[in-house]
Amino acid sequence: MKTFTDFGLEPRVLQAITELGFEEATPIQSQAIPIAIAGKDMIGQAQTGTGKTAAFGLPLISKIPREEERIVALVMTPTRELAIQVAEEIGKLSRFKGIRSLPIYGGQDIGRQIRALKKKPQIIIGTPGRLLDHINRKTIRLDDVQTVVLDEADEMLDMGFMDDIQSILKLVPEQRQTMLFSATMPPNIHKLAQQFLKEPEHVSVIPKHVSAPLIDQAYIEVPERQKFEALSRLIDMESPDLAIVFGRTKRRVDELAEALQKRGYSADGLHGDLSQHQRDTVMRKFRDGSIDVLVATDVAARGLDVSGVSHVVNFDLPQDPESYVHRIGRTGRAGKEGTAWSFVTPREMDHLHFIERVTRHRIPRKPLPTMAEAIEGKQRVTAERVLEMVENGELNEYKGLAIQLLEQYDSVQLLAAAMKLLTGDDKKEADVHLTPEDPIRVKRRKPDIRSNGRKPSGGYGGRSQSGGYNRDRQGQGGNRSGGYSKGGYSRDGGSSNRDSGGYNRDRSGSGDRKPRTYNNSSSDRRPSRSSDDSFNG
Ligand SMILES: Nc1ncnc2c1ncn2[C@@H]1O[C@H](COP(=O)(O)OP(=O)(O)OP(=O)(O)O)[C@@H](O)[C@H]1O
Ligand SMILES: [Mg+2]
Repeated sequence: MKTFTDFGLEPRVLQAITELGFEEATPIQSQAIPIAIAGKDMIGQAQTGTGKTAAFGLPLISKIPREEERIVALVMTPTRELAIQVAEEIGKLSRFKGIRSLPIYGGQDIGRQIRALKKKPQIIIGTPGRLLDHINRKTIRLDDVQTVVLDEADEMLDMGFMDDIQSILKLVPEQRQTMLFSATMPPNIHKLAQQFLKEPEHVSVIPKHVSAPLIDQAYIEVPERQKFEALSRLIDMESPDLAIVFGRTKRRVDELAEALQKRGYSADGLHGDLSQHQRDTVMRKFRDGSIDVLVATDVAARGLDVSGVSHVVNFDLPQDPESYVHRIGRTGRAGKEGTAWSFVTPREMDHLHFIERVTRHRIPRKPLPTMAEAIEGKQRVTAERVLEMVENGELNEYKGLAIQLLEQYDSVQLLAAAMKLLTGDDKKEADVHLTPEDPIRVKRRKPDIRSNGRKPSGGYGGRSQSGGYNRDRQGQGGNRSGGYSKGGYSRDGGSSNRDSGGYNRDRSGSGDRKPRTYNNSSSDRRPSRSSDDSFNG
């Protein structure tokens, strides 16, 4: 395991790394940083949540002189929220060195971006649509760019950004370094690599053995009509710290978020038809814990890094195996454990098997929690909250009333009523409506979606049994994450990620994905872009 001092990074950069609590480099960082510093082109693949951002960010920061006044590095991301997040992370890593980075994305006032550009950022992190807009307005020039990074490269292709990326890269000098990063590398990435990369190094982090998965995956077979009940029971039973629930369409997300709210859960929805302001608000609330359940389309599937996400639920199965991998990868990040459940209707079992084949990971079946389990789970949590209040709460103001009530009523009866209120069981009867979704059908496609030029091995089913990451949790030195040293790694509750306002990276609004056709490589542009609000510039 390498430490960051092995890479010859400047002291000021090392200081930032220490400040963030990173002790050891993750495997992708160990492998990718030297290649990136050497200026070579690269295709970097490693599992979700294993620090790919810093893997390309640190070399950028370390190479750029502080006095530089031109845009010398360009990072492209498929979604606005990811652009914002990557900019934040680069900002933190370059804090002491004083490198200027700027996110450029649709939905934000362009005048504000133009003013920010006058401060001469050296690194631009942007979504393709808005970048092109600035290029056309001549508010961004790419003549001096030396390094280009495509984060979530496969997703950008899938979203139909190929033409935009092409137009943008034409304006970047040929003598440049180009790097692609993603947890998944489906076959179409070849085309992109051939066109834009020169003799790229392939870096792919494959586990030797994974003794225990960090993401505990399971599926629950449940008829469409019973999904909501199943979700409520799961949440009640497990009481997640933070959960992301993925729905297939924007309508689904709206209805589901509303239904959850009616039943007393603290939930909100995120999809591309919301205004950027609404998206920012929802993400901020989720990051600071004022909502516990984020209901989202695939807008939230890629790159989202929210600490404390303990559970992911696929309320609807995703169409693509890649999407499955990225969705569940919103939990179990940075060495933490997580749980991922998928609801599968009886007619979708084939599709589930398809996902299993492609990700090379068998997803075990789990029974639907019973009503009794759900109730027990909920009551347990309520009891814990009450007991904590007994131990730590300021209760004096309530004691008078308590004594009065106890004189008139039975104590068990009283406490039971209070707990019922706390549990939110009084809302259990609220009527909810969900429009049924059609089952997903299997698309024909070769089972192996890796195409990084290496022999397939291990698949990439999250950090699962087959996962692509060497994480021996019981491993040596008690470092159970096998790649992260967690000592001092604490970002929850801290000032870092949360509360940073305006974090939210929707995949530019196109959360409602059209099913992909796998046997069609000639068309990169999907027809569904009209609803995609980030393209409005
Ligand atoms: N060496 C490290 N030690 C500890 N934490 C780290 C280290 N490197 C990165 N992290 C943290 O791990 C989290 C996940 O990193 P990041 O978002 O870069 O993952 P990723 O590989 O890009 O995942 P995804 O495929 O989902 O985009 C972040 O919060 C990041 O700050
Ligand atoms: Mg990432």
